[in-house]
Amino acid sequence: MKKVLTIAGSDCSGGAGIQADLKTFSAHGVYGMSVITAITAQNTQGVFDVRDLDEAIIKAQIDAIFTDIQVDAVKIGMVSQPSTIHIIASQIGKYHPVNIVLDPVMISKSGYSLLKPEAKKSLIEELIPRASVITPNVPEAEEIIRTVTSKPIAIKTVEDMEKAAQELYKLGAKNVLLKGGHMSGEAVDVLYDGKDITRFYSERIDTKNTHGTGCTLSSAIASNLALGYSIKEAVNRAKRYITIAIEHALDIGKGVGPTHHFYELYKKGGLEDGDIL
Ligand SMILES: Nc1ncnc2c1ncn2[C@@H]1O[C@H](COP(=O)(O)OP(=O)(O)O)[C@@H](O)[C@H]1O
Ligand SMILES: Cc1ncc(COP(=O)(O)OP(=O)(O)O)c(N)n1
Repeated sequence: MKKVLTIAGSDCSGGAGIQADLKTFSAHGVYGMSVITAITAQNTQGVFDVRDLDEAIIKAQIDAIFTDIQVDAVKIGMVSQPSTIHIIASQIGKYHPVNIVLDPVMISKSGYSLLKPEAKKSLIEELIPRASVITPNVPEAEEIIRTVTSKPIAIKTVEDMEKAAQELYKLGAKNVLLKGGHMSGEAVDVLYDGKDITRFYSERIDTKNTHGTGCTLSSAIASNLALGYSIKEAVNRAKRYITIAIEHALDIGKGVGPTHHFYELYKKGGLEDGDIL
């Protein structure tokens, strides 16, 4: 069985972060493991408090996994602060995992900052260059480009997304997937691999329940890379998975409900057993 690790924050309400990642791994038939970077108190209505774990325990978790178990892919999500980023980057340098999917989580849908302003530079310089693929949403892409170029940028069309993906590629990740969840019209994601631009389309599902979409997509990509798919096919399959997970999103809580994960949905997306086990 393929083994996939998430390095991310905990969402006690189960919609995003570590919890969404592990549910996504299970639905893909891969074995999930977790390194927790931070504990958030959040629900469908917002993020109320955060405790970042110290670098010693983050290091110890990563050592515990890599000294014992072969890891086929790593997904990195909420990394909060410079010390968390330094230790993750240093541990990646030590263990050289294949297939690193970096979701540069900055601000939750409810508007809470999950990355400290002083950590932006470390994220860009220490983690992005080590990633097999980065998966920013539109506000994150704008913020990263603004930080690097010191120029304002507004991504408004799919063509703007393509230009932004090419700009982000210069930061050293092997692939850039710019997600279009925050745009209007069809939900179009753009992949740039340094050579080709590929668009991944889906209809825009009319729902308020999109908590954890970014976490789910990046974990689905990590699962598919672990299973041996090329980056284009891994993104294609992950896009089908997230679309179904949003279509079946749960109206749990009083706010933005979570995406839904279970194996039957995975099969419904044409992602059959035979492909994954
Ligand atoms: N309403 C929607 N209908 C269909 N796909 C969506 C919708 N909202 C987001 N997506 C898809 O979900 C994935 C995550 O995108 P996005 O919501 O932009 O990420 P994030 O959670 O990081 O803000 C992307 O594949 C995006 O196209
Ligand atoms: C612990 C934690 N990590 C990441 C996020 C952001 O997740 P995302 O998938 O982008 O979902 P939304 O916050 O945008 O709904 C999070 N909220 N918590």
